[in-house]
Amino acid sequence: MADRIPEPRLQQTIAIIGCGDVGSTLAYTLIQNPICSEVLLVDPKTELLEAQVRDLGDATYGGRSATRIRAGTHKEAGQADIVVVTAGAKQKTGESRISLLTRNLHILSSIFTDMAPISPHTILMLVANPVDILTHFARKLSGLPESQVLGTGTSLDSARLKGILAKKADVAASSINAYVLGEHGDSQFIAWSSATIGTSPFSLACPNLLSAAIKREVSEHTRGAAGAIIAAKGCTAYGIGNVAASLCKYILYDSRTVRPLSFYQPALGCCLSMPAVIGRKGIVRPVPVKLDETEQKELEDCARGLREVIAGAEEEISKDKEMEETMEKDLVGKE
Ligand SMILES: NC(=O)C1=CN([C@@H]2O[C@H](COP(=O)(O)OP(=O)(O)OC[C@H]3O[C@@H](n4cnc5c(N)ncnc54)[C@H](O)[C@@H]3O)[C@@H](O)[C@H]2O)C=CC1
Ligand SMILES: CC(=O)C(=O)O
Repeated sequence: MADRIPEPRLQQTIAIIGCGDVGSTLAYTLIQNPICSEVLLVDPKTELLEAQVRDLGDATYGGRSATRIRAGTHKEAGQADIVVVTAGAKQKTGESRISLLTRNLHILSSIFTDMAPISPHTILMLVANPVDILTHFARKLSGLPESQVLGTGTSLDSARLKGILAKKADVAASSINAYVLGEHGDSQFIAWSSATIGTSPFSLACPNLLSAAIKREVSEHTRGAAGAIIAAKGCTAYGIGNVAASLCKYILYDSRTVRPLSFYQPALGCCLSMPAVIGRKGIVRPVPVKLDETEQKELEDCARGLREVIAGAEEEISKDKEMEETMEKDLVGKE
């Protein structure tokens, strides 16, 4: 097959904050399927950053990719068309995503200080965990319009769901339409009542998959996927790399694709995943989904849990501020 260089979008930059396992895998995916002219990597570990840029750069010189890759600063990243935040601690075996909150909220806050002033046109995509809570705080920290701040949310969980359902129903994953909704975390739930194979509801196309035992097995598989992969290899990277790269493409191409994404839900008072149309301006509009009684309760329980975590984090932030102010006053008093 002739080496064709796919045309990247003219002069569009995707900045990736954090070039560890997830950031570098996303960068590699963007090089392999060029959609932008430049990928900018930012990481305070300068040796790692330079090495990632060199290694990824080597993957672009064979003539197959027209996307340039370079190291940049947070300030430069703040002017990119899309900023993807992968910076932060990751779970160790047995740890929950929520346990990363304090560490990753500090990192997130410092990233916005370093990026300021952020371009008013930037689309901000959160990947670092706990992604729904970080998306919630990123809205405030970035000052960007609500529609321009989104988290990858349950897009990855939904891909995992399609994978297991495809095997069980013996059809291609692309023929399954089913979403995991709510938190990218333990309180996530599957919207079984709206799942289809082609255009046929599961109750018609494969009623056997709706038995309590299968539903339990599938939801345990989907909820437990990250933990199982992390226990064996220390991280997950390919799945999220592909998900985040696809979302970048939907944004730059203004493709108006429907995905389950984490964004602010006014009726629930937090960010969590619900279906939305995604395009050049970020979240173009939410897509209403009909939930049955059980799913509606799962959604409300999930939102309540997230709101509690947000309230706890806000309390910590205000205590930290009070302590800082007291220390400043003490210092002034001693001068
Ligand atoms: N939302 C999702 O579906 C997924 C989320 N994740 C999350 O993504 C995050 C990253 O995971 P990995 O790449 O495996 O971790 P990693 O430890 O390999 O890389 C994180 C990188 O962030 C960098 N970093 C720290 N502070 C920074 C700052 N202020 N600015 C720029 N970079 C900074 C670190 O130096 C490090 O290189 C974790 O929170 C993980 O839980 C991982 C997989 C899927
Ligand atoms: C780590 C993580 O959040 C995931 O793979 O789902």
